[in-house]
Formats: sequence, structure tokens, C-alpha cells
Amino acid sequence: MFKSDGIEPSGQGPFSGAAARAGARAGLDADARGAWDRVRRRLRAEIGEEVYSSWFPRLELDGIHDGTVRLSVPTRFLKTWIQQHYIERLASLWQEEASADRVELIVRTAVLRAPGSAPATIRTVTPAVATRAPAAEPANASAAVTANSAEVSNGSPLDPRLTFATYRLGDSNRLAHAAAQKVADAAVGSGPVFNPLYLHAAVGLGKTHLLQAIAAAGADKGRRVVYLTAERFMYGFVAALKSQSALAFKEQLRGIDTLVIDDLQFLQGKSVQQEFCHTLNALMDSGRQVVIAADRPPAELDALEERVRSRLAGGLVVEIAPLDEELKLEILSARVAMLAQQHPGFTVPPDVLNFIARNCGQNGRDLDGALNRLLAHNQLTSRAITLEMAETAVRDLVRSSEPKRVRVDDILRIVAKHYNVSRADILSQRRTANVVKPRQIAMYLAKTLTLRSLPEIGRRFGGRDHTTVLHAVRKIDGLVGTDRVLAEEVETLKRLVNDE
Ligand SMILES: Nc1ncnc2c1ncn2[C@@H]1O[C@H](COP(=O)(O)OP(=O)(O)OP(=O)(O)O)[C@@H](O)[C@H]1O
Repeated sequence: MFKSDGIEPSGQGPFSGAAARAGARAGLDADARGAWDRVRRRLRAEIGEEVYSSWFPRLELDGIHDGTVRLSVPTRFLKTWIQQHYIERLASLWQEEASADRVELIVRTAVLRAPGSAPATIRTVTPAVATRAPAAEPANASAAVTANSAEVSNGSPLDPRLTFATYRLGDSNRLAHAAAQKVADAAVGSGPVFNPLYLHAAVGLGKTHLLQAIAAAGADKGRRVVYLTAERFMYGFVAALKSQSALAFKEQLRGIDTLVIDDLQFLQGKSVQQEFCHTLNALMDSGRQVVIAADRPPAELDALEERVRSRLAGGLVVEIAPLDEELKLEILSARVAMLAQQHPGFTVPPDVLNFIARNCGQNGRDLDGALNRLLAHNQLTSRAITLEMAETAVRDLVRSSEPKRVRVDDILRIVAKHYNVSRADILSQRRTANVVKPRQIAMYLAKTLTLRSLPEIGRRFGGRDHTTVLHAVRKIDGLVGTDRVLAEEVETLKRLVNDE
């Protein structure tokens, strides 16, 4: 009996927690590594290079404990596929090579991925035509695995929330948005505008949102649009090969007007890549629009063949940069308005939105997570959303997005040294300008870089009232927007504190 329990549990146990698993992986002993090498070699020999390179390169051994082997993959889709087709085989290989009596297969969380590797995104893959579908449910991998290749070539469903109307604009995404809008606005039957349009960005910065907006707008205009994740393309092609319907699969894909491929970094396997390349060429050569997103620029898609990379780089390549604070606030406000439609009375005060924008991560998904947390607390406890409540509700999210915890003591020491005053000066009641400025900056840093509440910071700064801290935070916050020299000083100090 082989168990598979989905996403990494966060509970206790021999395998629990990111650190434990990272440590387990790093600390695999020579026996485990040797057995893993042999299992892989044998599997590869049995199923052939082609199939192996489509499904197994991202399977990792996380550890062996009490006779149980734990393997992980980055997506739920891969997990389901391997679970359904190869788990028995993997189990008997492990039994033979390491006398293991159990194999567990789990999905690695984004936090656990190896440095530089692709994020563990999970996409809805239920087969459907690329027209407006009901709001996407969480990934339905088993539906994908039982789908056939023809269903795949119809594309994945679109989330009706991801449209141009709900996409917020800032400096970091203006160009990507303009290019996407131009592609979507092109008259039906006219040639492609930029081909391919290639968007790249780190996790959660809105690539899928823009891609789905293009697909939805195209479908609304009557274009035949197919939106697929690279994984789904890969699955469709392999399923078509198996059922000997590859020709039909290719023809269906080549008969569309717009092909939208998401998460291209996940495309793997030589023949899958070749097929992708043929599809790309066939579509582009016959004047159809191709739109692609990935987590890195074409030149850095190391797993892809050079000719695919250069074809991709030949269109318009646009990066979406990290969200700045203003854009985060825009996204948060729009999201609150959306949540309020489903949960009348749900409001989030501006200071809480500011706190989340500053402290709860760098991307749209982090922001969604923080707001969902507030909503849950609000609904479950009936407590109004205040800054204090938010600090408690999202405390762990703040921590996980900070590389390390910053201490107020470090801030005091670094700021004092920088402005050539003593720590005692900062904590004193003196109000001369040369002391007031560093004190206010230190309070601002304490509020923005730590989890301390205003009253706590007041206490750490010589027993001051929380309104004094609030005044300082607001003042520096305002000055940072208008005084470039001060903004640079504050940035330097932040770096010094974070490097501590
Ligand atoms: N500019 C934006 N306006 C509105 N919502 C946004 C914006 N950018 C990101 N989001 C929201 O943030 C969340 C994550 O965005 P999305 O899934 O598009 O990211 P992604 O770049 O595709 O990430 P991944 O690389 O993990 O696939 C979504 O809920 C999305 O709607």
C-alpha cells in the first residue's frame, strides 16, 4: 500500500517543516544517494529516455526514514501522473535497491524549491475550451490525467477574474500590459502584432493574469484561442503519442488563431520540445499569434534547445519588474473591493493595507494570502480589522517573507553610528535637530523592518507614547517620497540593518 498525501503537511513528524526537509535532502547519506542513483538508472533503462525525460527529471529524493522513501515533485500535476502510472514500479525498485517498504510522493511547496529552480506553481488543468469558465477551483490533476489529448488541445479553462479590467497598472508592468493589450486589441483576421509576445517575471507578478486576459479578450472577439500551461501541452502531446493520435493533436493546435502558453520553463523532454518548436513555427509562419510566459528570459531557458530559444527571443520580450509599494496598494485595494462584494461589510483600513504592502511579501500571491488571512480572522472572530489585529493575523506571513528577523537594538546601533550620535541620545528626551532626525528614522525602520507594534516600539525608544512613534513613521514615510537624499539614506540604512 503506497500512500500519497498531497501537499507537504505543515504538522509535526520526522519530515515536517521546510528546514527539516531541506536538511534531509542536503544530508542524504551515501547509501541513500547510491540507491537513488540506481533506482533512477533502472527506471530510465526500463521506460526509455523519451518518457523518462518527460516526467522524471524533477523528481527528487527528500529522504528515507524508517523504511519510508519520500520523493517530491514541484507540481500536483506531475505528482498525479507519476502516482497513477509509475508509483508501483518506483516502489518495487526501492524495495529491491534499499529494502524500503513504502514510497511517499509529495508536492514540494514553493518555499522548498532549490535555489534557482522553477516555482511550484499549481494550475487548474481541467479540460475545457478556452472560453470563459466558472471561477477556477484548485488544481484538478486527476481530471487532467484522465483527459485525452483532444481535450488538451482545447486548452485549460480561464479564470473569469483574470481580465484586463481587473489588472492594475504600475511602473513595473506598464510595458507588459501595453503589449498585451495591443495583442488583444488587434482586429480579427489581421496579422500578429508582436510574434511571439514573451512575458517573463518572478513568481506571482501577474504573468498568468495578463495571459488569461489576452485569451479571454481574444475568445470574446470570436478568435479561436487556446490557453495551455507548458505542462498541459506536454501531457497532451505524450497522451496523443500513446493513443496514436499525435497527428490529430498537432492539426487541432495548428488550426487555432492564438496560442497562449504559460509557465514555459516547465517544458521538458526532447520530443515534446521538438513538437513545441514545430507548433510554434507552424503557427507563426502562418501568421497566428503566439503569447508565452515564463519565469525567466528566453536566453536563460537552459532546458530548451537553442533554436527554440532564439525563435522565442525573436519577438517582443518584456519583463514585469517587482511590484513597487504603490502598485501593491492598488492591487490590495482592488482585491478588498472584490472580497467585499462576496462578504458585505468587509473593509480594511488604509494603515493595514500599508502594513501589508510593506511587510507581506513581494508578489500578488503573497498579497492575496495576507488579505485572505484577514478575512478569515474577521469572519471567524468578528473582530474589526485594525493594525494590531492584522499584525497578529499575518505574523507568520511577515516572518516567512523576511529573510531574517531584524532587531530594534541593531537598528538603534546602526542608525546612531551612521548619524554620529549615541544610542543614549536617541533614547533621550533631547529635541535638537541632530538627534530628532536619527530618532525618527530609527522609529520608521523599526516599524517597517520589524513586527513590533507602535506601543512596543515606543517602549523600546525610551518609553515614548505610540502616537509619537506614529508621528515619526508618517513623517519619514512622507519625506521619503519627496526628499531624494533622505530616501537614499533610508535605503542605505535598510541595507545595513538587513545585512546585519
Ligand atoms: N498588476 C496586477 N493587478 C491585479 N492583480 C495582480 C497583478 N499582478 C498580480 N496580480 C494578482 O496576483 C496573483 C498572482 O498573479 P499571477 O498568477 O498572474 O502570477 P504569475 O506571474 O503567473 O506567477 P507564477 O510565476 O507563479 O505563475 C493573482 O491573484 C493575480 O491576479
